[in-house]
Amino acid sequence: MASTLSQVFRDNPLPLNHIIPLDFTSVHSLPESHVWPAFDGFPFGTTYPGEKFSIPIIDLMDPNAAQLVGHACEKWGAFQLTSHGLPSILTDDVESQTRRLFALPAHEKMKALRLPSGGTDYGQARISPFYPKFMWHEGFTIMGSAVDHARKLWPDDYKGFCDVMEDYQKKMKELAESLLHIFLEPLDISKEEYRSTTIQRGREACNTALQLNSYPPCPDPNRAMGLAPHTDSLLFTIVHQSHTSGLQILRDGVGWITVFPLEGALVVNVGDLLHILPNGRYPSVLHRAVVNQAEHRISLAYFYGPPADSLISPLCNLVSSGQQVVAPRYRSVSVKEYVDLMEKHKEKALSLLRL
Ligand SMILES: O=C(O)CCC(=O)C(=O)O
Ligand SMILES: [Fe+2]
Repeated sequence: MASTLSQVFRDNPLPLNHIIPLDFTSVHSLPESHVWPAFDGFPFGTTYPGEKFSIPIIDLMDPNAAQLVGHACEKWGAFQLTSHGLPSILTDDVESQTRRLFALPAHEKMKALRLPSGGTDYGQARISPFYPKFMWHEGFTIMGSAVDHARKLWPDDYKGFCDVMEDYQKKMKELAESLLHIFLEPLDISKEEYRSTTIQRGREACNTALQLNSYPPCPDPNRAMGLAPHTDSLLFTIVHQSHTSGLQILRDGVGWITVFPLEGALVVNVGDLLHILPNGRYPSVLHRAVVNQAEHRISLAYFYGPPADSLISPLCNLVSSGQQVVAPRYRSVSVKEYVDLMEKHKEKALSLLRL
């Protein structure tokens, strides 16, 4: 993947002040540079407990899993997945290696700093340049082998980190491939259309990235932002969050809803490409992460998308629409072009494709 999407990162270099994270251990109060203005109500951590305000929980082994996924995607754009087969020992290992990485002193982490024109390694969230204030967040992005990155941090002791990251990515990819079928199933795509979608082809070339997110304890969490509201650009994202809550999704007419960590469950959210594919039927969910004062929150986000050159076009000939041809709501776009649009325009990218 890196060979083709890496061109997009080269074409959109980031300034260093939007790459280098704050040394969180060096500050005891929230610096002005990280104070966010109040918007959509305070505190950031507002939660709405109860069924009505929780995303659905879906058991992958449920015989109706595909229909439940289709319904959850249409209504929420996200769900929590259980019985996904990922061994909890692996998730624990990835989490502890992630904590080991972020616990390094700032000057050590800087050895694996992302290049201005790079897509991997240590740095702030890529959406940082779109905001006047910095986020209370540091991340580490891995695409494929982590050896080159980890060697910079632990020259003689990188194998443990690399092995678990590799294993996790392999298992995530298998899960993502099954999920892709499940996402497409409730859409009743006609055989011809199914064949015409290029997203199923070139499994090896599919675009994936593992994003390790770290949100250190924050001295003033109600005025700080962990990860600003965004949609993910690829097809879908599979998120493991540590036992500390922080992930929130925006629900129309309600506000920000906390996605509470559920032991052993993974959060799956619809990205922009999976919004375009069924002609807008699945909303790509706007989400953000808030921070807290007491605990160091970790999340692992696995992004899954088709090969960089595949073309995403709305499937308008869905059987469920009675074989009627419905007008496409978006123009076709290649994965590479869409990631480039996101780099340049963030959430406006999708509207630029509207017909
Ligand atoms: O930290 C989280 O729970 C969300 C992470 C996320 O949205 C991302 O990495 O795109
Ligand atoms: Fe995200």
